[in-house]
Amino acid sequence: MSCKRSTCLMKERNPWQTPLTILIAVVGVIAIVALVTVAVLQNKPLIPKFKYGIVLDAGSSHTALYIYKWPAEKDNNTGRVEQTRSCKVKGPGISSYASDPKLAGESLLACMKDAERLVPYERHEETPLYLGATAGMRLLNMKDSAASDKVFQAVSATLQESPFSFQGARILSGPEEGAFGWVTVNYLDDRLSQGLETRGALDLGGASTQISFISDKFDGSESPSNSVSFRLYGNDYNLYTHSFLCYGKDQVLRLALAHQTQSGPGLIADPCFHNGYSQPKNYSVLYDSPCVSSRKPSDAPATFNHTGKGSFHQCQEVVKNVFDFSQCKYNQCSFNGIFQPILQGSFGAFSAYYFVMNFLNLTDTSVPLESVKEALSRYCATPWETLKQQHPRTKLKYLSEYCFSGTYIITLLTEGYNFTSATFSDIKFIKKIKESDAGWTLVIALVLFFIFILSLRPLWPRCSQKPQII
Ligand SMILES: Nc1ccn([C@@H]2O[C@H](COP(=O)(O)OP(=O)(O)OP(=O)(O)O)[C@@H](O)[C@H]2O)c(=O)n1
Ligand SMILES: [Ca+2]
Repeated sequence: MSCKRSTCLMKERNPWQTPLTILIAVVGVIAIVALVTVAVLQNKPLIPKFKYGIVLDAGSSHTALYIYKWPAEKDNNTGRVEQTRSCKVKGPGISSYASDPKLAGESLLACMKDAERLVPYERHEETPLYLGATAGMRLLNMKDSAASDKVFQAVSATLQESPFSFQGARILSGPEEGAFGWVTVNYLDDRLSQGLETRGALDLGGASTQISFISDKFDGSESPSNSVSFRLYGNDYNLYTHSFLCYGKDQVLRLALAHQTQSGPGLIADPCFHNGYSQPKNYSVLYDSPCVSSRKPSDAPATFNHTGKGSFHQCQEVVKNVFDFSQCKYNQCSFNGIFQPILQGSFGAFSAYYFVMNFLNLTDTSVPLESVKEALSRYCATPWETLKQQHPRTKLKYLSEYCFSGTYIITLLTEGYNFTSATFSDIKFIKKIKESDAGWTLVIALVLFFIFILSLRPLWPRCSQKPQII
């Protein structure tokens, strides 16, 4: 080569400085920085976006666990509480474990394990957990308060051992159950936050039933025990509510059977059950409830054969007997001398109202009431064998009782509460609103956990003794 050394150096290209290698180096550095960033972030626990609360609904027929969530950053006021999951506890309600209370606690374990999986681990310790019991435990408490205390001790011991923050377990009063069901329905429909006209709530359980609605004519003075006042989102509400203990559908079935077994017969032909249905039943089991125990015929045999004759009209006559319309000291009553203002507005009917009417395909209330009764009449007249073939997967106990339950629902609504052919369409049979089940549990989440419906606190007096929720 004939060039000077300096010129040669300039012209010779450094192999490490080609555009390609520079590009590779830059990309490499970016990749390393990205990897380090990801590694650092992964070591940091991610803060879950939601907070959680768990409420157990210990009903007379079964217990269900509901998990609620709300945005963590809107903890104090405006965030929306919604149901994220639910779990149905296997077996009967906790009041059925009176003779072996330990089993009441154990029955909750599977759903509690589910809850541990479903609530993010980082939130376990701070997630409040509450158990509210309804009419089954009210009845057990009336019958044997020591047994009811033991059931509460057993379920509390199980819940205390969970990783969640156990807040307590107790029986809800009838007015609480009614009012909380009403708040849930109207909260989920956004009627409260927007100050819209509210919707009444009809809840039918196994052992009690609740009716709650706002009436312009009701200020509470005529029957203070049916009045619940509170302020929500700047609006004052004076709610009419009544809970009829013993008028859930399982207890009313006992009342109807008690009516038909007054003379202690060995056989009854029950119009509320299907033709061809026949089951031996035990007198002491039937009358083992404070709702009927005083009526047990003294000279009854041990068992009776419960057979069906499938007649809606005769069944309605039997069911009417469970209501007492003979006395009312107010301007107007529903039944059993209980004050009820004139019905007003639309109503959401949930729990067993929905289970039964949904099974019977009768949730469409735009269908005239007379047609609903005709459909029910055809259903009740279906022979038991045909019905079993048509519904091979339905639990036989449920299947055998839908004629009775449908008849009770129609009779309660029309004869009991005074819905008419004209107002029947004001009722909507509902299970869920948005993703949350209709029922009283959501309000426990609001009152206990969410700290913003302070005006409902007076309804929940014992809560004020708990420092963590004031
Ligand atoms: N698919 C279903 C599920 C339940 N049921 C009936 O519905 C009633 C239970 O309704 P629910 O609202 O769950 O009552 P509980 O909450 O257990 O009772 P309560 O509120 O009176 O304590 C029971 O009679 C049960 O047999 C039904 O007919 N069909
Ligand atoms: Ca219930």
